[in-house]
Amino acid sequence: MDVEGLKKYSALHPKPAGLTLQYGTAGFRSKAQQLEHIMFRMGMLAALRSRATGATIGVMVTASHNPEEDNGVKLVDPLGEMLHPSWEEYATQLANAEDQELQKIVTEICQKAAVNQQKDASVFIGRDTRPSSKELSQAVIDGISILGGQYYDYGLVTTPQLHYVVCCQNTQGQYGKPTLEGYYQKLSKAFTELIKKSLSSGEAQRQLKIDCANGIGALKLAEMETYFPKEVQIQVYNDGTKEKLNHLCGADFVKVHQKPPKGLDMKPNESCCSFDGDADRIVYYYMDTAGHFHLIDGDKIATLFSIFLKELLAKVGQTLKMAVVQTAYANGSSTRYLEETVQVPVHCVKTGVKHLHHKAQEFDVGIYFEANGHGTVLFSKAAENTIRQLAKEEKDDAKREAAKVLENMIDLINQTVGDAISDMLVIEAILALKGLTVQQWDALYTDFPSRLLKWLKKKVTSAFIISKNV
Ligand SMILES: CC(=O)N[C@H]1[C@@H](OP(=O)(O)O)O[C@H](CO)[C@@H](O)[C@@H]1O
Repeated sequence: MDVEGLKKYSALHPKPAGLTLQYGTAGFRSKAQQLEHIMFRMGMLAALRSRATGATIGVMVTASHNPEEDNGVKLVDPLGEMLHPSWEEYATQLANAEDQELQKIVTEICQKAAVNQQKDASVFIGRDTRPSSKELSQAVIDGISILGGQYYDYGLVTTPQLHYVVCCQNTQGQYGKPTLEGYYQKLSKAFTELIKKSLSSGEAQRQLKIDCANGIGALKLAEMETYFPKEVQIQVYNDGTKEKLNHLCGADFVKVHQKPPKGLDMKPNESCCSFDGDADRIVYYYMDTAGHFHLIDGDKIATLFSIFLKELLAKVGQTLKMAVVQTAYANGSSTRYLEETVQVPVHCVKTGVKHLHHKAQEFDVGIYFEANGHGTVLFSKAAENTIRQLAKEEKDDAKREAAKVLENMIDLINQTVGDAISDMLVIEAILALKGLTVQQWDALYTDFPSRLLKWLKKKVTSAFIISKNV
């Protein structure tokens, strides 16, 4: 370790006296001006993690749905998952060490986590559109460099795009090309294949209004536009040219306030959706002819995916284990509908994508969504291989066609993390293929506030006990 260099650089990114920050659900998050030392140190941690795993690690500078003045950092593990929980403790230790203790803490982490300091380290970096993000990502670069690591700075990307390129890099291209062009090509190819099937059956053009929370999603959708089939028309709102990031708009605002975002003129029955600040969440909504607002959140997205995938799996005739993973914030009506009507097992885990992701990995097809709109579908390697083989070799036409649709779904879903762009394309493809409007999708079941339902259940149960005792 370059001890003198470490002293010099840590003085450039000093830790404010007395400041202690905790690793949160998805990394560190705070006011941007409190984070320079955190970024420097997370650059160092990423280099150590890279040496420990022998793989490329990702560092995303973003505070997602938080106000523009905040910032934060998310670390991406080799296969595009969130940082392994066993390293969260090291992250907190390094983040809160006093400047003069840094060398000692790095040595301790290397000992505890068996990091060979002689090995190469490689880190991919990305950032959102916050004014503070550029400077903070420079601090990440300094942290990587001081420990002798190599880096590639992807600049402005969505969080899921950074997860994608990290996964591509560590799977030697099996997952796709580790470039933004590779991402656009992979998704648009799969989407075009899927949508072609519905368009040839006479389905009308698809139109969608997208609120990009004044964030990175708008830039990336603009880059992707040339890749879209012309039958799909998207209109982008809140592109960040006029207003502040996440201000009165974005997926979190729409979900929490149950109303449309500022700046999106919604006409009755039009299909609309909102991304969050780093484009890893999505919610849909529409207004009925009476002017009432209807939200279609992560619970209903999981339901749509489940119905569609269950039908396809039945058509290909494979006994693949499918399940849905939710958190305690899920609406009870969605859980009941999934279990009783769709007949798919549902599991409940703690909030935070890492918990949902790890549970979903236990199944051949694991669908996970938080009610806030963060989610994706994971296909096990074995399930993916079976499906790809059936799509190529199956003699029965109906089975082969169903396998081909599933194969495109696998390519379209960003299996590393919830991805607003990928989820939006999956939703549009399913609605087109099933000939469903957003209103019909919304009408699958009626939302019933979970807390009210639990309260009612308690009342009924206690009334039953009392009447039995009488
Ligand atoms: C990647 C991740 O873990 N994201 C977390 C995090 O969301 P962001 O969209 O990253 O702000 O905070 C949410 C609220 O606690 C939690 O629901 C979600 O799982």
